[in-house]
Amino acid sequence: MNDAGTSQPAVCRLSGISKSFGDVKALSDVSFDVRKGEFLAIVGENGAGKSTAMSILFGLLEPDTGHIEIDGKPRKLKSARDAIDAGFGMVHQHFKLYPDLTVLENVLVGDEGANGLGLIPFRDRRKAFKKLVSEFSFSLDPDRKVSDLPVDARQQLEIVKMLSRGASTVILDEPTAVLTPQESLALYTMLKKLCAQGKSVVLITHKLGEVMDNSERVLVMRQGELVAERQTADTNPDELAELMVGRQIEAVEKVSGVRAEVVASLQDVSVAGLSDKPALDAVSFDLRAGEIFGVAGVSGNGQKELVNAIVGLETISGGTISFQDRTISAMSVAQRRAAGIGYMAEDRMAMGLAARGSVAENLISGREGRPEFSASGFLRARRIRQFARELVKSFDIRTPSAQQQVGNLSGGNQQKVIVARELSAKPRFLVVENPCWGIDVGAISFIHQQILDLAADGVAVLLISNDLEELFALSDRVGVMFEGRMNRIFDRSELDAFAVGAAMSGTMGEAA
Ligand SMILES: Nc1ncnc2c1ncn2[C@@H]1O[C@H](COP(=O)(O)OP(=O)(O)OP(=O)(O)O)[C@@H](O)[C@H]1O
Repeated sequence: MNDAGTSQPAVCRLSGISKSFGDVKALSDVSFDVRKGEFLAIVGENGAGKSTAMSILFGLLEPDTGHIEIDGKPRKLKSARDAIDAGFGMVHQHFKLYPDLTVLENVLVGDEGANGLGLIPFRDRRKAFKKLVSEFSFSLDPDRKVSDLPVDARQQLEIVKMLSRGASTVILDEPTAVLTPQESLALYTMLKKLCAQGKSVVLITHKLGEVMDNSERVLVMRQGELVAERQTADTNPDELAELMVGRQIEAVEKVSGVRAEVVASLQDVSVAGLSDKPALDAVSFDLRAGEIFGVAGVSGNGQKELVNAIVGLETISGGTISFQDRTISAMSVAQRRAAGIGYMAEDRMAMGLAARGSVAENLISGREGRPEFSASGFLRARRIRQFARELVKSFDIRTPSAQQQVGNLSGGNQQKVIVARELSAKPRFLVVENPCWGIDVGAISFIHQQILDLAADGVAVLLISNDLEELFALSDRVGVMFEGRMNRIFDRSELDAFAVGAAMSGTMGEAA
C-alpha cells in the first residue's frame, strides 16, 4: 500500500461540476481534488459519470457549471492540448497510437515545432526517451514499429508518451483490461514509482481488488454524484461494491453440469496469417452441452481468429468445425446464427451495435424478420417496444428510454444491450468475448449468473476473456492461446492465476 500523498496539497480541484446531455444529468454538483503524489481510484456503477468527469478534467468536455483549479488557480481547460499544458496525461481504454509509425515517432507526434522553427531536435528527444525507458525498466525499442508491439509494450509507450510531455497527473481508464496478471503487477509497480516521485495517479477501474492493492484513496460515484470517499486502508471490496450499486453483491456459485453430448467440435482448425505463420494453428477441442470452455491469452495470440472461424467471419485454411454433428465450416454467418450459434462480440461499436440505432432496434437486430417482431413485411412496433422495455428492465440497462440512441449510453450500458440481445435469443452454442468488459460489479454478477444459467440449460459456451477471475469463476476448462496454438488446456481443478499467466506468455506451456 502506498501511503504517500494523503496530507499533500491539491494539484487540482473540481468544484460544483455539473454536466447534462439533453435530459440526462451525467454529473450533479461534483467536487473533489487530486493531491500531489497520491494514487486515487475512482469507482462507480455503469453510467455513474466517471468518464464524463475525466473528460472534463482532460479538456474533452466543458462543464455546464462549476470550475477547475490547478495549483490553486482557476483554469479553463478547453481542449486536450490545454490539459496537457496544465500537466495532465490520459491513457484511454483504447490506445491512441499510430500503428505504422515507430515507437519514437509516436512519442514525437504533437511535438512538432518544439524549437519554434518547426524542427524536432531528434537526438535530444531520443536521449530523453531512452532515459525515461531505463528509469522504469521498460523494454521499448525506439525504432520498432508500433504494429509489431505486444499489448503491454503499447501501454508502456502510452505512459512514456505522457511522461515525455511533462505529465504530472496521470489518468488511466481501465488500464489492466488487456494485461496478464504479471503485466498488471508490473504496471502498478511502475505507477507507484510515479507517485513516489511526486506525480499523481488517477485510476478508473471496475476491478476492486486492484483498487484495494494499489490506491490510497477511493472516490465512489453513483448516478452522477460523488457518494462516498474512503481511505483505501479503511474500506474493503464489499463495502465499495455496496456503495457503488446500493446493495450487497453476492458472488456467483458455479455448479458444473457438463453433459455427454458434444455440441461443437474443432479438429485441427487453422487460419492463415499475414506472414508464413498461421494466425490460428491446428486448434482442436470439443465443447459439450452445459460446458463453459474458457479461452485465456494475451490479445493477438489467435483468439480473434478462433472466434471468427467459429462464427463464420473468417475462412479457415485447414481442419473442420462441426456443430451438432454437421460440418459448418462453409456456412455463412447468417446460416450459423439461424442454426443456433450466438455471438457476443467484444468490439461493441464495430461489431456488436449500430451506434445510431435506438436501444430497441439494437435489441431485436438480427431477429427483426421473425414473426414475433414483423408481420406481412411490417415491423410490429408495439411488440418491439414491449420486448425492449422488458429487456431494459430485466438487464437494468440505464437509459432514458428504449428509443435512446445506443451511441449515447455509457460504455457499460451499451455492453448490457448486447448481452441482453444475445442471451434472449436462446442459442445452443454461445460464443462470448469479454462479456463484462467495462461493466460494474453489480452487472457482472448478474451477467455471470445468466451465463451459468444458460450452461445449466445445456447450452455450450465458449468464453473468451481477458479477465482471469471471470474465467476461473465460470469455466469448466480453460484453454490458453499462445502464438496461434492452444498452448495448454487446464481443468477447473488445476486453475491457478500464475500458471495460466505463464502459459499465456509462452513459458511453462505444454501441448494440449
Ligand atoms: N454524448 C452523450 N450523449 C448523451 N448522453 C451521454 C453522453 N455521454 C455520456 N452520456 C450519459 O451520461 C451518463 C454518464 O456516462 P459516463 O460515460 O460518464 O459513465 P461512466 O461512469 O464512465 O460509465 P461506464 O462505467 O459504463 O463507462 C450516462 O447516463 C451516459 O449515458
